[in-house]
Amino acid sequence: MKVLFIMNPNAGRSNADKTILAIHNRAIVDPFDFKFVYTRGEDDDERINTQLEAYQPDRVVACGGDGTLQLVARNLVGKNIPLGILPTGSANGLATAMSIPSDPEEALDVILKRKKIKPTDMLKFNDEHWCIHLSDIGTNALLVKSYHEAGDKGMIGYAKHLMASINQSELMNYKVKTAEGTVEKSGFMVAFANAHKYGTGVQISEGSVSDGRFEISNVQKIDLESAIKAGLTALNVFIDKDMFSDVISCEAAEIEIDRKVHWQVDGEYLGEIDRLKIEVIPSAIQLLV
Ligand SMILES: Nc1ncnc2c1ncn2[C@@H]1O[C@H](COP(=O)(O)OP(=O)(O)OP(=O)(O)O)[C@@H](O)[C@H]1O
Repeated sequence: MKVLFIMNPNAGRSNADKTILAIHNRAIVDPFDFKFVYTRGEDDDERINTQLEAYQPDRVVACGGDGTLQLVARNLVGKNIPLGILPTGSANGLATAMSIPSDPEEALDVILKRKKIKPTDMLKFNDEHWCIHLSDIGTNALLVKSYHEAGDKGMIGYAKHLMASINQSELMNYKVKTAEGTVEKSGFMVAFANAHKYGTGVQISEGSVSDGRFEISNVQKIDLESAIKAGLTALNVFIDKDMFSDVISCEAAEIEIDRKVHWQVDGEYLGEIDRLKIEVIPSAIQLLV
């Protein structure tokens, strides 16, 4: 079996060395053919595609957080090559939602030994941007922007940006158009979720990553005190079960906002937008779970 590992050496608090060692050790005990591609943060799609062509792997593994997983996944759409995850990011939302072990040894068991392959949906925004786990507009997207721009690491920097983002957030009025009709809503943040659970384990719907649907969750109110408390213990603070009670489940939607708002997809800040077209691409990838 040939396994192509796409590794983001910059993900999380980088435990890339531990992961690389675990892969080498496993290949000694339980031989398999493997190759690494290291991401650079630019031209990675091209690099991955070149290696897919040249190496013809039987399995591909994303080693990183949600951003790396999305990068790898979007290059496997329609290719029918199973995708595994070695979660090494600071935010491993989809891996957590899919109960992928965070320990590299155990995650390698899933990749090399398990036969279970789950057809998994992806989302596409404005016919252009892929999403594997979660996108949102408003407060959290501003937090993603300021945290990354400041280059801060760790919880203290995060808490500082969290407070500032909540303080700066303004209410958005927006329309959601789906096959069921158009509804008007207002909130400080709107999340677009592929998975049925957020990274912290909070259930947001009865749906799944394989149901051909996604969820639009309106956050009407953000409570600073509980957000700060949660922010000191978890990287994704906006995942309080009470925050996500106003949910629409659909296959496609158009969102029109009354002004330009911050937008992030899988932890990447993508700028300010005032409209979004979202569709689910059913069974876009084959995930090893
Ligand atoms: N070699 C590299 N050096 C610096 N940045 C990189 C490199 N490779 C990928 N990246 C960047 O890493 C980001 C994706 O990181 P990912 O989401 O997988 O992990 P993460 O730990 O959750 O990320 P973050 O710490 O940014 O939240 C992308 O912004 C990508 O451009």
